[in-house]
Amino acid sequence: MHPEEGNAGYSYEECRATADWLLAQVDIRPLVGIVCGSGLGGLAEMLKDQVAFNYKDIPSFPQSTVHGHAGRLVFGTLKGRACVCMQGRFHLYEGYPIQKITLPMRIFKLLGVETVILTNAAGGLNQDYRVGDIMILKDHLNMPGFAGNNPLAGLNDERFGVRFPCMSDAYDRDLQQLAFDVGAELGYSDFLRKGVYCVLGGPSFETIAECRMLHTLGADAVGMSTVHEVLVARHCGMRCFALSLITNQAVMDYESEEKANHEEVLETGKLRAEQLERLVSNMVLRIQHNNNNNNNEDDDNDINSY
Ligand SMILES: O=P(O)(O)O[C@@H]1C[C@H](O)[C@@H](CO)O1
Ligand code: HPA
Repeated sequence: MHPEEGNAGYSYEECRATADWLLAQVDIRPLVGIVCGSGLGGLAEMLKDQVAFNYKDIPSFPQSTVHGHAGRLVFGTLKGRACVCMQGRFHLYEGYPIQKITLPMRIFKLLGVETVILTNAAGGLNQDYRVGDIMILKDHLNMPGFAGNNPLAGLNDERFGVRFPCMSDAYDRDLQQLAFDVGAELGYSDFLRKGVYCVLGGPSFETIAECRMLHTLGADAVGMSTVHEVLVARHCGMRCFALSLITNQAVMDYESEEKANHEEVLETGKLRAEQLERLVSNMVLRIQHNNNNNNNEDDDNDINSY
């Protein structure tokens, strides 16, 4: 079999066709792309002058199947900055090929996006973390990747990026610092952390032994997303910033009565939604781009305005 037949990915031309289909229907030219994690879709609701598409209507797009992921691609402005926002993402456990769940990153790139902000819900492994903490990602552990499940596997199209992309700079350090600066101004320092996110395939939550192992390996939080998207976004040269809302404590102790569940994940999302939205929107306001074509006079520069 030719390797191309084993690659469930989309060609450059297919990605271009989807991006052009979108660009033909919206005037907004986003420099920032946002991905909303489980229960964090409220971020998309903040966009002004929205033009929204249901995923089912977008050529080649997968459908959202998970409660808490609305399944809409929303264009609009956040604090005066042009953005595109995935209100709902795709996960490996939904049964899609890994190239399909990361397709939106290549669409972002072809729409003109330069910076991607990814959010997720995650279980806290670090014993100092509390439910409701927001962890800024400084690095990741890619468990599916260790087993050969990487979205960049298959033939490489150099129009997207190089065969062997570097990942030691996956999470932009200036954006990490910006998050801490903005967080401090908002009074969030007490619940802002920096750590390592570990992705697993899901959908089952982790066993106690698995949580202990991941913690020993250096992970501070565990989840089921984000890393695949970062690999594809970095491959095609977009800057990445990611944060995890710690929605539950990973169970590390055989005496514990705690049981991880999706309802708790969504509930914690609701409790921290407003702070998370303020943090992201104020970061968007301050991100510098080479092509800052969207400074407008209506900029809402008040850090506390919502
Ligand atoms: O899309 P994210 O990573 O926020 O979703 C997390 C992982 C699972 O999809 C789900 C578990 O509750 O939330
Ligand atoms: N494990 C994996 N994914 C998650 C968790 C968790 O504890 N919480 C939210 N997403």
